[in-house]
Amino acid sequence: MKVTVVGAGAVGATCADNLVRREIAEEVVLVDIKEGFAEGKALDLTQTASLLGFNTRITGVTGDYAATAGSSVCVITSGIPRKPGMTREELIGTNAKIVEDVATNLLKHSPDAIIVVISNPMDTMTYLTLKATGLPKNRVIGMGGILDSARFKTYLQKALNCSQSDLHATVIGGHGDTTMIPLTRLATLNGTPVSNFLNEEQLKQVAADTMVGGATLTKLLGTSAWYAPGAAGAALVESIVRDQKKVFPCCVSLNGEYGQNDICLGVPVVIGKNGWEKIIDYKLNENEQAEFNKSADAVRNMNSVLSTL
Ligand SMILES: NC(=O)C1=CN([C@@H]2O[C@H](COP(=O)(O)OP(=O)(O)OC[C@H]3O[C@@H](n4cnc5c(N)ncnc54)[C@H](O)[C@@H]3O)[C@@H](O)[C@H]2O)C=CC1
Ligand SMILES: O=C([O-])CC(=O)C(=O)O
Repeated sequence: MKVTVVGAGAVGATCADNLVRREIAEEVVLVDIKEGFAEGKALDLTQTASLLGFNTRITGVTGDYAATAGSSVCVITSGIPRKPGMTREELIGTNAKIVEDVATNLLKHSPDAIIVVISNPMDTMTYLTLKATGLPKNRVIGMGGILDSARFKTYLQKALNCSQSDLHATVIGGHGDTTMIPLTRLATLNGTPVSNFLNEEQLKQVAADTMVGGATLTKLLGTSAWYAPGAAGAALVESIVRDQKKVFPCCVSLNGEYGQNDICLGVPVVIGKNGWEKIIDYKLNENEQAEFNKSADAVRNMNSVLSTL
């Protein structure tokens, strides 16, 4: 299958790197607006083929969407990242226009594509993509919760001194410093609740660290993260391309599920060849549902900014 990644910057190139080295796609097209940038990244990645042993073809283009024609999945990472001290939400003014233009251009050449939105503020960019393209809801998927859950597992691993692959832990809600909800009650180590091993205070600390996971990295790096975001984007694409039916927390359009309407927000979904195929009901308790509603209010506020831009 052919996969396009728009934005050949830190996240887009890392996502493409994962897609090619693990042969998730047969062909990857990288697109950027900066002259020669995507071509350069694609050439550099191509030169890893004999070293890493893959056959995926990768090409790079500057704004030439004809080269993306017939893509099964398109990943949008174009836009600006935040700097230390900023929130993701502050990026809306620049990124909304970029994401809308890119999504429209992609669909002209790949009308059947599934769109994965990574650019921030991701929940609002996903909502914008859905509204601007008029695509069936199952074909628009925002990536944030997969990354946040990976960070949740990282902090749990540190607290438990265990292997991350023995952990199941999910973050739902918005992909914002204050809107994400690490579900500590449902996190398990080999099927056993982590609350059997960690006290309330430790669990609170893990959740707090998870929520500011992106901000912590932004402070350390001077710009936001790319290894885990790129890998998370590729994991999502893999489940689509290989029809794996993995359950991932993703930002999708809610129509009554989890008590919300007319919003895109992170919930557990089955990801397969049709995009997101089913929402899984985790049966939140009263506190968790209240947090989810609060998160939805904040994201809805951000969505309302779109009409003022
Ligand atoms: N949803 C998530 O979990 C995550 C989201 N992000 C977001 O992803 C976005 C990209 O981050 P980075 O890769 O670090 O930034 P970056 O600055 O390294 O790369 C962005 C690229 O987009 C390109 N671009 C800008 N406008 C474009 C257009 N109209 N068409 C094509 N390309 C265009 C730029 O030239 C640049 O190369 C940011 O908005 C960031 O906040 C980053 C990490 C995780
Ligand atoms: O923190 C940021 O701005 C980028 C991002 O969404 C993340 O790494 O979670």
